[in-house]
Amino acid sequence: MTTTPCWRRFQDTLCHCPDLGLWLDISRMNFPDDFFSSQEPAVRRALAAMARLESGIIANPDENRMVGHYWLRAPELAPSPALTTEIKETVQRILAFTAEIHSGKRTAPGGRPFRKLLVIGIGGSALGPQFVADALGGPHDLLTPYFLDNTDPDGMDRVFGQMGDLADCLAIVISKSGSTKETRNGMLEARAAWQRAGLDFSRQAVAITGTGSELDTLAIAEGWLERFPMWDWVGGRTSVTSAVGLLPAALQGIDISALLAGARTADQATRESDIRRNPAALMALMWLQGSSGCGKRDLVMLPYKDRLLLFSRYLQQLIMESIGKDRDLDGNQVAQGLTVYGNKGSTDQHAYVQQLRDGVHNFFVTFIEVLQDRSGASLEVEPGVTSGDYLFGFLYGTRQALAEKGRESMTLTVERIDPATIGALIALFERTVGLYASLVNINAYHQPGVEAGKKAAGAVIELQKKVRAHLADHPGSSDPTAVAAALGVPEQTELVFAILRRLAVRG
Ligand SMILES: O=P(O)(O)OC[C@H]1O[C@H](O)[C@H](O)[C@@H](O)[C@@H]1O
Repeated sequence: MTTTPCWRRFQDTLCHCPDLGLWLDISRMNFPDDFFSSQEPAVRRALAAMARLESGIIANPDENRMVGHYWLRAPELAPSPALTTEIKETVQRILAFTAEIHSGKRTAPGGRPFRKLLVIGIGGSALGPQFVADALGGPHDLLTPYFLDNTDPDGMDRVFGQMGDLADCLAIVISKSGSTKETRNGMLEARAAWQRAGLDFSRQAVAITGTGSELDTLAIAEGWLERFPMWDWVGGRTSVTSAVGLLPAALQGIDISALLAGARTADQATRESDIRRNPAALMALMWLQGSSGCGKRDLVMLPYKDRLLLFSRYLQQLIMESIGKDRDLDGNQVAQGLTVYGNKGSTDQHAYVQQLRDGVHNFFVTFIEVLQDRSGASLEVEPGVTSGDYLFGFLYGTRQALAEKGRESMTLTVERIDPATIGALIALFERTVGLYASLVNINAYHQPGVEAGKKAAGAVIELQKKVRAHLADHPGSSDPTAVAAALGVPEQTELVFAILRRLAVRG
């Protein structure tokens, strides 16, 4: 297999989707000549499983749930008229609410128009909105977005510091479950910040959450401005085309109808039964090839576009939370996964690309090329050469340099970054994850490992409460062995040490 493929191989394998303005070049992946024919039955099964999922079967068996994110941009495909109506009505409500905010029909208390947006959420309730905001935002944003996506007090203080005046800020608290502690803490900290400023948080707050959740109950009790639904058949990591992503984007001034249309077109393109014309099926096959179907090699995302910086972060959750599973659908222990990392080119060229070319060969790359450099004319940094030409040169140069050393890569090319393209990229990778999960026979739609960490964290907080109570009764006790013994948890001595050390530093 040659690593610098000829024009013929490029032409034979190139997937062009004119409706999306998207090309997928897989010619630099080292799949053998009979790869497609040997994998065809498996891909057919994966496409059939996807069609069943889209028809509304219980596609997430562990949680006994349907998986319906594709209906969000094609409501007519939802399995019941009631769902179709609910999806459509939610988009209409988002557009109507946004219009009222933008027009000043709804103002902050005191009649000031809203100018800022604080999104409080984590995981799937933050990564999608952050990616969309960064990819499509700019100086003309109608509301400037800020995010609280952690329970780090200093991180929150920094955001409040950047925001300044809260009187013109609309807060959106997003949590599907409505009980995620980091988000609850962010909301409580925001409410306290509002209070310090003499403002009433509930007059400026909106909730996006499941009906009847803790957050929903609170928003009703306090009379928040609005509540938008988060349905159990939409997973957090595939929720960006639900109210989770649409409301913040619309408020920022992003054309969410175009974003939904892009996703819808990509969904149509990735239902294609001819594998060679289906970019999601091809990418799933390349993940199989690149990682040997068991996460043997990592997926390095290299978008040559600053606006796509957060794409790899977004994909980390989408792919790793979906694919990283202990067991397959038959209950066999498989320890599956596909590690994703990357930032942007050519910046990464000056960081870790050295290792990619010369070091351990444990990855394959997805380059993303954006044909349009910027909206206006470009300066010539050298006669006849622009900064964008250099970006293009570095992409193709790096790809060539990697290929010369036998490093595999794919290249996704899109015409421009706009709402439709971002919607299309989101949908393309969602479908790729679903198809790949079928190919390796795992449930892509649950996350049992995350729950384990949350439970363990709860136990840490409980132990800290006991240590503090013990210290209140026994001031001056600082020996972790003695404290752990007194609390009857000698096996937790190391954790008691960590708690004592932290309390000591905090004074
Ligand atoms: O939206 P929430 O219910 O607050 O959940 C936020 C996040 O929580 C967990 O970490 C899950 O593993 C994620 O998939 C989810 O996106």
